[in-house]
Amino acid sequence: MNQHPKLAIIGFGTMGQAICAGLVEASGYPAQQIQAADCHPAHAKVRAEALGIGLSKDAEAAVKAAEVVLLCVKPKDLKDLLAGLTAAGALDHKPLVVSIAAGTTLAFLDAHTPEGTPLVRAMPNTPCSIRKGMTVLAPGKGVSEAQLATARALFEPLGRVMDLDEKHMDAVTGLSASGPAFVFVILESLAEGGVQCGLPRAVAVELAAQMTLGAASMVLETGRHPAALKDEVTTPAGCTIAGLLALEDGRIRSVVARGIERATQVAAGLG
Ligand SMILES: NC(=O)C1=CN([C@@H]2O[C@H](COP(=O)(O)OP(=O)(O)OC[C@H]3O[C@@H](n4cnc5c(N)ncnc54)[C@H](O)[C@@H]3O)[C@@H](O)[C@H]2O)C=CC1
Ligand SMILES: O=C(O)[C@@H]1CCC=N1
Repeated sequence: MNQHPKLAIIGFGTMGQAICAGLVEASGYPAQQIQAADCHPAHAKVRAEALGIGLSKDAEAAVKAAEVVLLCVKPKDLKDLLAGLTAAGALDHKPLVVSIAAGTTLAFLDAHTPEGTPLVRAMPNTPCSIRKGMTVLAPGKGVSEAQLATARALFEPLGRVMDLDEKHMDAVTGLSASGPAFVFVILESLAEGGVQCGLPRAVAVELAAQMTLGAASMVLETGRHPAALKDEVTTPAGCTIAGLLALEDGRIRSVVARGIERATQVAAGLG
């Protein structure tokens, strides 16, 4: 398959647009190779025009013309969508089908597509739109190395990509796909703390965001354990330990970990 296969993005909402923006604006995927379809195309018309991609209501036509189909509809809409595509013979040429739907298993996708359809389950996140994404891939049974490489090549320009067994996908969803929302709330809280202590809000937000970026980058770039990095900040009898103990009084570790656990449990039920 060529480097930029003909791509159909079905469902052009938050994630369809985020992935498309990352591909076109940041990684140079040719816009003319991408056709999006959405049952309510009006709400995304301006975005599609800005990206230079085609957008219509016609998912069947987009899929028939595609080598790779990226399914970006909500889990509840997937069954009817696949039934319609299958009945219309739109998948008969066996394009590579990549689904990002939370909680939707490869077994479900397999049962609702023509026999032998190559399937990959993917779990990206919204930072893909600025090439700082995290995507985890789980290949279906019949998927060749070359087809998995094609799926990987789609997400690699959008950030980091990892292959994992499908059994981990709900936890991945709870952590790295829901996670940006949790971090945005934590960032907001960090900034509120700064505002409470007298910083102008815009300054507090910038300090919180750049600090979070720096701390996360230290973990990724040094490979060191977060606890060791935390210890280096924490001077005996200094201000950091005082702040850490106040956070522990509020059970920060347990609250954050339980948030991931709860999101994982709900993700498992979405399909
Ligand atoms: N929002 C996020 O951060 C993430 C979402 N996901 C998954 O991505 C998928 C999409 O989520 P969002 O983009 O947030 O939802 P969204 O609601 O913003 O977008 C879904 C789009 O699909 C369209 N649609 C529905 N049925 C359709 C059909 N039969 N044919 C064509 N278009 C149809 C809707 O009009 C809508 O524009 C979901 O399955 C979700 O689980 C995965 C990772 C992160
Ligand atoms: O909240 C959701 O269901 C979707 C899936 C992961 C992120 N957003």
